Amino acid sequence: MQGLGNDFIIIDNIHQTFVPDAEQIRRLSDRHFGIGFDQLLLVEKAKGDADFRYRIFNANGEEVEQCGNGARCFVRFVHEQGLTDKKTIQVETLQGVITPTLRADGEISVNMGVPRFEPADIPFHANQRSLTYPLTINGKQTEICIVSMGNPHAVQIVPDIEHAPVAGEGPLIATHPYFPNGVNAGFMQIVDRSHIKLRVFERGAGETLACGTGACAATVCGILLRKLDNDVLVTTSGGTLRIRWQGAGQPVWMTGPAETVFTGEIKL
Ligand SMILES: N[C@@H](CCC[C@H](N)C(=O)O)C(=O)O
Repeated sequence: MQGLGNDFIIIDNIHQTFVPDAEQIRRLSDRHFGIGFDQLLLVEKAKGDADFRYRIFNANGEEVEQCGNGARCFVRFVHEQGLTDKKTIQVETLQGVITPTLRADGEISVNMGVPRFEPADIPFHANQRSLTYPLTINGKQTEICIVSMGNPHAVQIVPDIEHAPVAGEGPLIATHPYFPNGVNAGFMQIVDRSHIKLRVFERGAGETLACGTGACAATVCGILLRKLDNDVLVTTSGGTLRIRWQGAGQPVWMTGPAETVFTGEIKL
């Protein structure tokens, strides 16, 4: 499946149990010798009161807390596979329950939860909370804004998205020692108060065509920095997402498409 070109394989673990190990995930994610994907998603029975449990693994085999584009694909999948007919579903993730809704127009809106900013929430090495933090990359100081959308994000503002140093700085930020669990590195160009352009070097996957939680994090940063209004169009290399955030203590809403590309069987 794909959501704005951020691509996934999704495994139905309601009717079977297949939890690939890290080595199998890396092999399957290979775009030449495997199927190729940015993340692998498992659809499982909920442990608590929610409708389903949603597990997310990066292409490098590591399990992570949250995935925005994956959440929309998850909804499309459980409907197409006849696993539910509920329009709004409760989905357990490693970082709590998210609530996606399949809309009448076919797009999917997801309540992505309340963003968190304390350095310990990311986690990020800093003694106290600030709006931005200096980070030295390649001997050059960059100002980053940090946000947890369940998963960690470091966002910086760039003048021109085409020439943003995603390939050069992205891997260095993603593995910077100040982020003990790694981080997703976002590069945001502010077009106007309701429109940004965004590229994300994702932890465990590299630059993807779009990152849903990255779009939420960048929008939240822009609003906190008073550069954006509450409703923002986020243009990524794979298409556009709509993000809404009403401010501190409120959840972030993400709306966009999700599409099945093909279905198949894995023989190991
Ligand atoms: N593509 C995703 C995020 C997937 C997880 C991320 N790489 C991480 O390690 O936190 C999205 O759409 O949010």
